[in-house]
Amino acid sequence: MRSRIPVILLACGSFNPTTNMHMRLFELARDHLHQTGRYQVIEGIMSPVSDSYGKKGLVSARHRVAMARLALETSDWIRVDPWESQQDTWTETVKVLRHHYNEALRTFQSKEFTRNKHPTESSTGDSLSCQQPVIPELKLLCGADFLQTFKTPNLWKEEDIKEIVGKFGLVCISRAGSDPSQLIQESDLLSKFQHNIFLVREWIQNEVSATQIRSALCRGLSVKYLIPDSVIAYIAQHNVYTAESERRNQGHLLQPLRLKTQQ
Ligand SMILES: Nc1ncnc2c1ncn2[C@@H]1O[C@H](COP(=O)(O)OP(=O)(O)OP(=O)(O)O)[C@@H](O)[C@H]1O
Ligand SMILES: NC(=O)c1ccc[n+]([C@@H]2O[C@H](COP(=O)(O)O)[C@@H](O)[C@H]2O)c1
Ligand SMILES: [Zn+2]
Repeated sequence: MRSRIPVILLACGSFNPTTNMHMRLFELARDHLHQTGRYQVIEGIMSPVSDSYGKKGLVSARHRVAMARLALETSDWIRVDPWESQQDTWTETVKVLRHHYNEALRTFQSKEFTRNKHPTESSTGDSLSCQQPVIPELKLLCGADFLQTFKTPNLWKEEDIKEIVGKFGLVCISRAGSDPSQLIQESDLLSKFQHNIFLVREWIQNEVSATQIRSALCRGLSVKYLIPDSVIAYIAQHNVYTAESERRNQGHLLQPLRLKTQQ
């Protein structure tokens, strides 16, 4: 029997704050990949963008990472990784993918080293099996609105998109207002790598967005059952979202667009 390819899912975004839907993206993607019969999802990574991304209302990464950590406390396979948020400048998504892919390879190689050195102590118990271990793959996980931004002029470099869909692969969850199939058909590049783009349909519609959560919070309205209770408590304790935090970066260009205009 052919072994399944281990997959790590990486979601990049603001996570301002983490919503229940952000976590559902991972569950939906994992089910979908497992249903293909070819993949075994071994880990999910949420990577909050750094403060220098410059998006309106973006609160400090310290808070966004802390909230993601609280939200993911109940997951046994998804974790938040602060690496991207700790970089001095905004990091292109393809570089975030390269970083996590290198990390995954390093972990894989050190496990292999231990397995070969102590074959009888193998934790998987398959030390005597002649099956070769399969190198893990890393795929970018996003919502359909994220995929749509590939079309926004000057936001993405063509070579980055090519590497993301060509080398890594993409799992895209449906979202009202975006038609990922049409987007793929309209793009020669995306069509070429269609085999590496997994479109997942969420039948249980859930249109929660972080912006709506922040608006409700600023008006003193309840967001219970839309984001975890632990995140609600953190927001209240640290007074994270205020009229002032919503004005942050107002009128600023996003860093990828700023970089493009500087060129
Ligand atoms: N309801 C949703 N359905 C599908 N994808 C979603 C949904 N909410 C967020 N995502 C995806 O989660 C990732 C992170 O998104 P982001 O942090 O921008 O959250 P958001 O809810 O879209 O926030 P905002 O309203 O501030 O844009 C993106 O890939 C985005 O497409
Ligand atoms: N050229 C690029 O690599 C590029 C451009 C725009 C956004 N992004 C990323 O996409 C994500 C978008 O997040 P938001 O949907 O919260 O704006 C962020 O992680 C951001 O860094 C990457
Ligand atoms: Zn968004």
